[in-house]
Amino acid sequence: MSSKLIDGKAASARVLAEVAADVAVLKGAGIEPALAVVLVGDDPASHVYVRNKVLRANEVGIRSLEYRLGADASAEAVLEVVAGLNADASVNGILVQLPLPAHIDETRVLQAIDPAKDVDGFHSENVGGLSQGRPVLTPCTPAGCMRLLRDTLGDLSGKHAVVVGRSNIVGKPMAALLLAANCSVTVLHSRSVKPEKLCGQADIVVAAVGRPRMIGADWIKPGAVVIDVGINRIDEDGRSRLVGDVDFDAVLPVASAITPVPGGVGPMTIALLMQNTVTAARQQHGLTAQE
Ligand SMILES: Nc1nc(=O)c2c([nH]1)NC[C@@H]1CN(c3ccc(C(=O)N[C@@H](CCC(=O)O)C(=O)O)cc3)C=[N+]21
Repeated sequence: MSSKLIDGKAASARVLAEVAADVAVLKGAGIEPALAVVLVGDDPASHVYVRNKVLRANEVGIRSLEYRLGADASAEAVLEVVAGLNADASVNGILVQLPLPAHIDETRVLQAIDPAKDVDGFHSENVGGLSQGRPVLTPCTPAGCMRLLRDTLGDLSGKHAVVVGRSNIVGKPMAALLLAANCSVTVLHSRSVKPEKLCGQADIVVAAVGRPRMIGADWIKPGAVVIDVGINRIDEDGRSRLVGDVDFDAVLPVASAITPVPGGVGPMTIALLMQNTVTAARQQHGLTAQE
């Protein structure tokens, strides 16, 4: 049964090794890729994520800069940090950790990031480019899911993919990437009628709804490949644990392959962030993928 597990930690280690080799080549050409992470407020989960990003960056030789602002920081203060990073030619990638405190307009901040340094792929210039099939910086979580799917299935052409969830950060870009890979794509959401019936036709299921164990065995066609993006912290049997949007124990016997939580999509998200930072650095120096 364990061969059914899609090991996101191992896959992310492979991506990070490729990135480290690319960084070494860039350093040989006198370029040190740099990633700036902006964290506003004191959400404990965000602090853990940012610390992990900085650790991974340092492991692959990417210089990291951290900017921390208090929970009561004004939108103008955040925009000022972003403007400074846009103007700094030694900074190749900018990531503003989400969610921002409620009083700050997220769209306004994300749109202020130079699209060439937008390693999250959230600026409308990059969102539009993804939908048009232009080679742009692509959101890290969906890009990580695509890498896991290609490692598992190879060519995805003609597969029926169902994406559960329609967020701007996962569901929508995921659907765009699957379409670009020649899948037939269905996107399900809270208003979908009999979603389990539609999902039950899928060769590939990507779950990104943020509801613990919502997707049970009755949603999954035997032999489907299941990618679980959900990271939900729940209290169970008196202790706190992480579970996905998929009922892992129930779906494991039905699927041909499935990602665990933790150890699935999460580590890939960070690995793809490092890859995007190297891509951004190359493009800013006028280099192609081979140089
Ligand atoms: N601008 C922005 N970009 C992001 O990419 C972004 C963000 N904001 N805000 C928060 C979410 C969440 N996110 C995760 C990254 C890695 C893990 C990860 O590595 N998880 C591990 C461990 C989880 C744990 O133990 O807490 C795992 O799933 O195995 C999880 C979640 C990136 N996000």
